[in-house]
Amino acid sequence: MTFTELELKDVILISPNVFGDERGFFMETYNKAVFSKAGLDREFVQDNHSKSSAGVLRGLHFQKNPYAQGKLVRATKGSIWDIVVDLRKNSATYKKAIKILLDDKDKRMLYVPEGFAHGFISIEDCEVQYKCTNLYNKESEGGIRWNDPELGIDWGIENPVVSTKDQELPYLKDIESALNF
Ligand SMILES: Cc1cn([C@H]2C[C@H](O)[C@@H](COP(=O)(O)OP(=O)(O)O[C@H]3O[C@H](C)C(=O)[C@H](O)[C@H]3O)O2)c(=O)[nH]c1=O
Repeated sequence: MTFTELELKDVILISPNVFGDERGFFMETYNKAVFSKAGLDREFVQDNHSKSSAGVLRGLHFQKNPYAQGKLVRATKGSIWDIVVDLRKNSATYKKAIKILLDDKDKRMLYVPEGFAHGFISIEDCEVQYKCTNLYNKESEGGIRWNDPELGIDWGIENPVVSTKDQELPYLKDIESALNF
């Protein structure tokens, strides 16, 4: 299992050891000792699983403190462009967004710490599973409009399918003063 920090500090791309044989494959998707040795000594308290058709866009979401969530994200079926936006005001990469391909072939995982907005778009029909470091708290839900011109994210797919709730998310400029990551 290898851990690589990406251009957004503390965002970690994880490549698991995949053991293939004539039956299929086996891989560890989380190992407390291995993660801790790599500096990812986090406790996950909730596991999520969503299914999306090709072209579906979920995000950009975060939970406000004290319910901010770190997430360990992977695509267990199909492929996604995973998008992460740094919302930590003191970060050198504040407001910077990055796009990472996650799919069921490379089986890479992405650790997104608290203080980031997260979303993904389905390149093909997909299922995404992700562990969280904090529990869901509906009252703490926050988000940013997927096509916020200030972020200028290239989602890679035209005319995505976006929920009404996500279509109505605010622009970053309208919530920036309230951010406290
Ligand atoms: C997130 C969540 C949702 N729900 C309920 C609330 C709604 O009735 C239903 C669908 O929720 P929502 O439309 O917010 O699901 P997504 O659009 O996939 O939201 C997720 O999308 C992006 C990619 C994320 O990173 C977040 O983990 C999460 O916000 O599940 C729960 O019961 N528990 C939960 O933890």
